[in-house]
Amino acid sequence: MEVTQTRAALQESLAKLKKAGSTVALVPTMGALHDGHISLINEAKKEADIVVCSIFVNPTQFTDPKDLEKYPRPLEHDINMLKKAGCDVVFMPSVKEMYPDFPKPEDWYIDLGEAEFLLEGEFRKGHYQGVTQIVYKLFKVVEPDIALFGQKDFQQVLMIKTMVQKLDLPVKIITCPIIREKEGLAMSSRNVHLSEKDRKNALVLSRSLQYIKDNYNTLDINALLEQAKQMIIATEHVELDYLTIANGETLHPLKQKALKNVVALVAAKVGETRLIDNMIIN
Ligand SMILES: Nc1ncnc2c1ncn2[C@@H]1O[C@H](COP(=O)(O)OP(=O)(O)OP(=O)(O)O)[C@@H](O)[C@H]1O
Ligand SMILES: CC(C)(CO)[C@@H](O)C(=O)[O-]
Ligand code: BAL
Repeated sequence: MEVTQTRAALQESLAKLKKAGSTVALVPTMGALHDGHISLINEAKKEADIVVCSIFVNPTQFTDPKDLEKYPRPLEHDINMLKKAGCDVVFMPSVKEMYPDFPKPEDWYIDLGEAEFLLEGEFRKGHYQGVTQIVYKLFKVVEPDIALFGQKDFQQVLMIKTMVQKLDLPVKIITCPIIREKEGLAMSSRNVHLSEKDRKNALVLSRSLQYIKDNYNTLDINALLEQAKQMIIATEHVELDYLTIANGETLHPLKQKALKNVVALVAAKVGETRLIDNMIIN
């Protein structure tokens, strides 16, 4: 496995590995890897000849400086995990490599539609401009045929698909299912910040989503949402940002039940750590 830190080194590595007709998959990450990330690498290996994983804690998508500062960066652990998983090339650039004029902001704006401003976009203003900015840059350097993202960041996948469509980028986007801990907590790099107590309390997120899924066919939608919200509100040290049952394409809250394309999404602060989760209902 080659570990590269500059665009030039990455492109050199890729040129060495590529044979006529080789396909390239990109798995973009912010590091602090766990089995959720490895499931993306495994899927990438099935789908393409060469697998590139990027590790870059992208400053332009953070809206809370403290969140950026304390984002975990266990680089050696990450490299070992990627080696074991059979990744071919790691790209871990510096901030200056990706944004030469940093901290001066670069020009970037893409119209991502109304959904940009809902849910995560409401609580982390400008977040998806930062996400699309870096994903676009990574696509330009790696030139992947496919890129893989986790359903855990449901809205992120929608935003990236919108960018790919609007800019007519030749990259196929694959969404991979959420990998969970045994008790249901969605794996996330930020879980390392949870105390043992927080971890227990955080289970209410996946449980409330499962409650919605299990009762979707029998309960009225408002009652369902209210009961699931109550489960969260009643849990100690959990501060709810949103819980919604929405259309999976527009992210608009459902006014009445639909037979397809329904997703429940949640975000909450558990202790000091903000977590998100979602579950496809049908
Ligand atoms: N539990 C998971 N199952 C499947 N994919 C996941 C999971 N967690 C993260 N991913 C995906 O891995 C990619 C990289 O995500 P990222 O590095 O931000 O990790 P993360 O665990 O989501 O961290 P955090 O949410 O704390 O920032 C994203 O496409 C994300 O959706
Ligand atoms: C896609 C991504 C790597 C862009 O920084 C990040 O948002 C993430 O890890 O989900
Ligand atoms: N996994 C999404 C990246 C973020 O929270 O900034």
